[in-house]
Amino acid sequence: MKKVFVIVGAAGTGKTTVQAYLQAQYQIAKVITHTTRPARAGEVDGVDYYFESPDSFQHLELLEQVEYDHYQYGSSREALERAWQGHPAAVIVLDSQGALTYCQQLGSQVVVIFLTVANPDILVQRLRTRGDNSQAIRSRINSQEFKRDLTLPDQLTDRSYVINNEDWTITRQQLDRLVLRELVD
Ligand SMILES: Nc1nc2c(ncn2[C@@H]2O[C@H](COP(=O)(O)OP(=O)(O)O)[C@@H](O)[C@H]2O)c(=O)[nH]1
Ligand SMILES: Nc1ncnc2c1ncn2[C@@H]1O[C@H](COP(=O)(O)OP(=O)(O)O)[C@@H](O)[C@H]1O
Repeated sequence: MKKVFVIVGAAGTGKTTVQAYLQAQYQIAKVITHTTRPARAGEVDGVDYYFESPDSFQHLELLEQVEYDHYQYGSSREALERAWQGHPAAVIVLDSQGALTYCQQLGSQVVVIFLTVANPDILVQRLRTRGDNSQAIRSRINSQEFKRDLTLPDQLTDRSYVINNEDWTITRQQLDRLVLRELVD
């Protein structure tokens, strides 16, 4: 049974970093999702996201979609199947709403990894270091969705791996353990 690792957590908790690690270390393929958010410096269309206009987004056939900090995001079944082809598993970065939908639709194929940090101030510092502009950071940390995704929804607590991503060496060890366990099952 093919699995999909769903990475969830507030902005700056390290979702993209964890996804890149799983790709590089385990040849797990990324599911590229669609968004109407403008690309950040260095982000590439078709690699980081499929960047859409509000109009082109409307015409997509999606498995699930959400609004997050005033922009649309959504993922397709087709992109998931593409990632599964020829790879041991897939990885996707979702908000907690999307993670719930994935669990409902794909059941035990979904492995949820929830990332946290003890102090949300660290997140602001990380977004600055990542190069986000101050207005984008303010909007993001004031959004309802950011506040919501600082904690895991009740429905996901019993079926998620929770990783406190502060010390990368420890995070990596936890990821290695859980990937090996999930991929042999
Ligand atoms: N439900 C859902 N959430 C998504 C999708 N793509 C990205 N997200 C989530 O949208 C939120 C915002 O992503 P992004 O703008 O890249 O910001 P970041 O979290 O600061 O890196 C994050 O929580 C992502 O996990 C998608 O296709 N569906
Ligand atoms: N364990 C960690 N310790 C310090 N910085 C980290 C750690 N994990 C990720 N970062 C950095 O924090 C910033 C935000 O990480 P990113 O993966 O983009 O988060 P997200 O995708 O959740 O918004 C990036 O600059 C990344 O290099």
